Amino acid sequence: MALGFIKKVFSFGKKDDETAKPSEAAHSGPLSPLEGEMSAKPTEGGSPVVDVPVEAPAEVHDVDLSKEEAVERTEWDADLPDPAPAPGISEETAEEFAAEHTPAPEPAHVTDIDHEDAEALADWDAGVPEPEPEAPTPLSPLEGEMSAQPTEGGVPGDAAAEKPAEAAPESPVEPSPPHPTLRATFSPRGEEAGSTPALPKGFASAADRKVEPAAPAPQVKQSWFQRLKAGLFRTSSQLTQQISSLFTKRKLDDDTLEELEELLIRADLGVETAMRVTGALSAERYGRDVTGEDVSRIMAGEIEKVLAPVAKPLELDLNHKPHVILVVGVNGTGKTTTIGKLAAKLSGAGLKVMLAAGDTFRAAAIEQLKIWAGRTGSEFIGTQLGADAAGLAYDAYKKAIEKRSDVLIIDTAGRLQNKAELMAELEKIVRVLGKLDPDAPHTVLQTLDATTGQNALQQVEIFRNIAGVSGLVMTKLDGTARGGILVAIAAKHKLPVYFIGVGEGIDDLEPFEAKDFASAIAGIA
Ligand SMILES: Nc1nc2c(ncn2[C@@H]2O[C@H](COP(=O)(O)OP(=O)(O)OP(=O)(O)O)[C@@H](O)[C@H]2O)c(=O)[nH]1
Repeated sequence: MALGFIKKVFSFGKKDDETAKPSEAAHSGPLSPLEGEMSAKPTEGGSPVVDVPVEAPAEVHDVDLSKEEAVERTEWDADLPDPAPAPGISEETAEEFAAEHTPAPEPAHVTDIDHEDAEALADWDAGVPEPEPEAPTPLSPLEGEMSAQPTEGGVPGDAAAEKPAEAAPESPVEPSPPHPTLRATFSPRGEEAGSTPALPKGFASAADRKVEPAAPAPQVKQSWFQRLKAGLFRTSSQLTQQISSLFTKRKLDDDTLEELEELLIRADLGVETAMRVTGALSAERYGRDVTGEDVSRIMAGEIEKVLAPVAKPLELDLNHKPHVILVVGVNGTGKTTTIGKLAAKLSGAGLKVMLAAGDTFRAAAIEQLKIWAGRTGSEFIGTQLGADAAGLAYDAYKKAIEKRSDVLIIDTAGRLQNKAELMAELEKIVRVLGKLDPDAPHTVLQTLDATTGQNALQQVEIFRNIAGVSGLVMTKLDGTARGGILVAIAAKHKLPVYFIGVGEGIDDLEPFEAKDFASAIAGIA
């Protein structure tokens, strides 16, 4: 078979590293340069935070729709009247948006010890009375904390060991031999026992105060799973608390099974999954004592079985130049933000990305996408507020072909309030894209807001019918008690779930992993 016929598929998501084409390989790997700079984290107030000044997109194209492609456009333009052009987006709008996204000071991580902390610690040490020589006391946890902090590559207690005379109080009693464990910890550089008496844990030498403050502990970046668990904490804690109280000192019988089923349905997991869990639990432990942990373990296993078939990477067929991703979903579900996060991943992997502002209904949506284009080094194409979204999509596609972009991502409006209009608009977008390539759009991605709970199920139903959704991204899984809805959607619609969002920052989007999600929701490690 001729090689030219083999479709080159870029599998985007969990397996992106494995499948990136060779030319991109050099750019693949962590997105750190980009992400590092642009890392945005939610503030306490929950407002988005941007770490860097907004940059201009790689290239910005404002399309004059009336001039371009008159011939092709006449057919489909006739379908919908062009809305009257509304005024353009003012500088103020852009500034307002940027101001909203200005970084707030990041709260200090509890485990971080910076220079001031080290000084405060030293002051505190100074106020601590010297230990009474004749009254050795057992170590308390507090004393443990007050001991010298380990330095990078250093050994706690180094200074104490080097200045034994200052540290060792004169004692009328015979010093007891050091505890073997403490010797192992405090005897630096393999010095012989006895030559440098080490202070036991909980004591500090005065010399400690003179040494340079300990270097700040390296920032502990939470792993993705830790962030996911933290994000789903409300969902999981609510579930596990209810399960534990249900199964306190109770044997598993029909009543408890029924109560459990109701509880799981109330937690948005859906009837099908609830029945799976109770079925599996009953098969394993009917008539026997059951603990909350038993239920959580079985629940995690059953949820994973439901999720595994839908946890798929977003496949990009790079034979298409560009691969067109149409992003649909109800207003506020996170379309624009998700597009920005996806663009960051793709451009970080060396792909040429273009973003098209097809949500021509809201000025802020256009500006927001332009800002994301700037942040991610993507090209941007937009038009006037109120202009025909299908026209913009068509022009964007042509431009992306000319520019040999790898991926074109098109934002859309999601006004469910006027379903007929929305349907007509999305259908028209799909139709005009198909004029340039019958397979386009190659991916139709729907964003779902986890916090909307059961409503999300209906949204999938609607957009599936309107736009032929081929995969999902669930956003706002951070801090919601309704994360279970993803399980119900997976069970009902069986659509691939490519990514999940757990925050507003650029790196708060990760490939969806069934096992991680199931464990996080069941509150198990
Ligand atoms: N906490 C949290 N917020 C998110 C997440 N994704 C998006 N958001 C926020 O949700 C809000 C709406 O996101 P947008 O990206 O504007 O949503 P949209 O669907 O494009 O909305 P429209 O432009 O109105 O159609 C913004 O404040 C985002 O910062 C997420 O995963 N977690």
